[in-house]
This record gives sequence, C-alpha cells and structure tokens, in this order.
Amino acid sequence: TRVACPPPIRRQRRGISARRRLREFDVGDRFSRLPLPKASVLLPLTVRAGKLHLLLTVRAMQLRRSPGEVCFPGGKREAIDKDEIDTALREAKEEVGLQPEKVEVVCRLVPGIDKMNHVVTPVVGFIEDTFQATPNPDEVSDVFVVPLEYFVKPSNYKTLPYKTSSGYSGWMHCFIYDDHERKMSFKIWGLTAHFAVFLALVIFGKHPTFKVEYDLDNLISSAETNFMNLYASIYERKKSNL
Ligand SMILES: CC(C)(COP(=O)(O)OP(=O)(O)OC[C@H]1O[C@@H](n2cnc3c(N)ncnc32)[C@H](O)[C@@H]1OP(=O)(O)O)[C@@H](O)C(=O)NCCC(=O)NCCSC(=O)CC(=O)O
Ligand SMILES: [Mg+2]
Repeated sequence: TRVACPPPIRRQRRGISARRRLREFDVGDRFSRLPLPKASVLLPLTVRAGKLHLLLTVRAMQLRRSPGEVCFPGGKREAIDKDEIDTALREAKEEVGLQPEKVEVVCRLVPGIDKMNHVVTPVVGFIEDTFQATPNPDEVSDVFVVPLEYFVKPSNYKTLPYKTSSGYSGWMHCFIYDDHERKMSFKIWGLTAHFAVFLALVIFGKHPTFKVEYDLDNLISSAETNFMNLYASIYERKKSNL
C-alpha cells in the first residue's frame, strides 16, 4: 500500500534537490584571484510552510552607502577572512546575529560587481526555520523573508535602466514585495535582485515570467560570460586610466 509522504520528509526532499542543483553551480574559488576589491553576501535559504524563502535585510538609514536599500547580509572582505565564505558568515553574524555554525553553506555562485567596483560573491547557505534575527541597529533596520518563487513569478515587477561609471549600460530588475502578514512593502532591485533571480533560476530551473539576461538552456556559461563582459568593461577602463 502507498501512504502519503508526511510533510517533514517532503520538505527534506525539496531541500535535497535544491542542494544538488546548487552544487552544480558552485564556482568554488575560480573568481577569487581577480584584481579588484572583494565583498561577499550571504543568500540565506530557509523553509517556511514547506516552501523555500530568502532572508533579506533593510540597510540602516545612517549608513553612508545605500541607506534604506534592501540587501543581503554581507560586506567588504577584511584581512582576517580566509575566503569569500568567511566574509559572508562574519558579516551575517555582525548584521543579523546569525551564528556561523548555524549555516549550512552549499556553494558560491557567479559573482556580481557593485557600483564601487567590488567583486561581490554570493554565498548560498541553509539556515534553520526557527532562526530569529537580531538586527544590529547600526547597520540593519529590518529583516524579512520572501518566497524564493517570487523571483521567477512576481506580481509586481518592472525594469529600471542603469549606466555604470565604466560606460556599461543596461537594465536591472525591480520587485515590489508586499508582505501581507506585516502589512509592509519592500522594494528589491539592483545587485540584490540580480542575485535573488539567479538563485531562483538555479533552484527551480524554469522560465521566469519576465525577461532575463541569460540563455536559460546554458545558464552556467551565460552567467559567467555576462560577468566576464562586465568585468572586462571595468578592467579596460582601469587600464586606460593608468
Ligand atoms: C556590496 C555590498 C555587499 C557591500 O556591503 P556593505 O556596503 O554592507 O559593506 P560593509 O557591511 O562592509 O559595511 C557597510 C558600512 O558600514 C560600516 N560599518 C561596519 N560596521 C559598522 C558598525 N558596527 N557600526 C556602524 N557602521 C559600521 C562600514 O564602515 C561601511 O561603511 P562605508 O561603506 O562607508 O565604508 C553591499 O553594499 C550590497 O549588497 N550592495 C547592493 C545593495 C543593493 O542591491 N541596492 C539596490 C540597488 S543599487 C545597486 O544595485 C548597485 C550597487 O549597490 O552597487
Ligand atoms: Mg553590510
């Protein structure tokens, strides 16, 4: 006889296939030696009501850079960090009180580049569903979770144009997420939205309801090509300024 799979096991199985897909996209230390300053963010995955969710923060208004913007826990690399994972875990502890031993790190994904020309590495890790954030008020004013699926099937989405100092122009994703329980809205855009979309594409492996900058049949190689083109545009400019 067949019995229905009880919820805890189904949850576990979903977690396993997500982990397997994530490991296929692990870049390891392949982007670690690029000659640009480094930063890392933690993409914290947690299962709530049987669905994968991402934890995000709202930056404190008194921060010099990007005050009030939504981002992942993270920050610049410090000398004591041995790799990108160390940076992400140290920053997550400082910003939201997440203990490093409570994070199951699964992989590093293809980096992005921020407006200060840091190579920003997204580190993906699972955290417990019982985790309660303790935001450090100097840096973080709020913490919230969004179903990962929202980043392939949003109900409020638009694109915003951008142009970098290196003359690279394009557009970026902008999501408005309404948290009905808390009666609050969050605007998720730019680099943070870029990482959230890529993570959702990796895990769900299906087409989003909006246009993306990847060849979805060759997600890994097109993500790397996009990054290398962006990197080259910055590196060429740095050279010509010497
Ligand atoms: C790239 C980043 C990971 C870098 O991380 P942070 O900026 O948080 O860097 P950090 O955590 O090391 O430090 C932040 C600032 O806080 C200061 N700081 C550190 N510890 C502190 C403490 N205990 N008390 C008070 N201030 C403190 C640092 O000196 C630094 O100031 P100081 O900085 O003055 O030295 C992040 O900026 C990021 O995710 N950016 C993208 C955000 C985003 O997507 N925005 C939406 C669209 S805009 C976009 O997409 C473009 C872009 O942002 O590039
Ligand atoms: Mg930070």
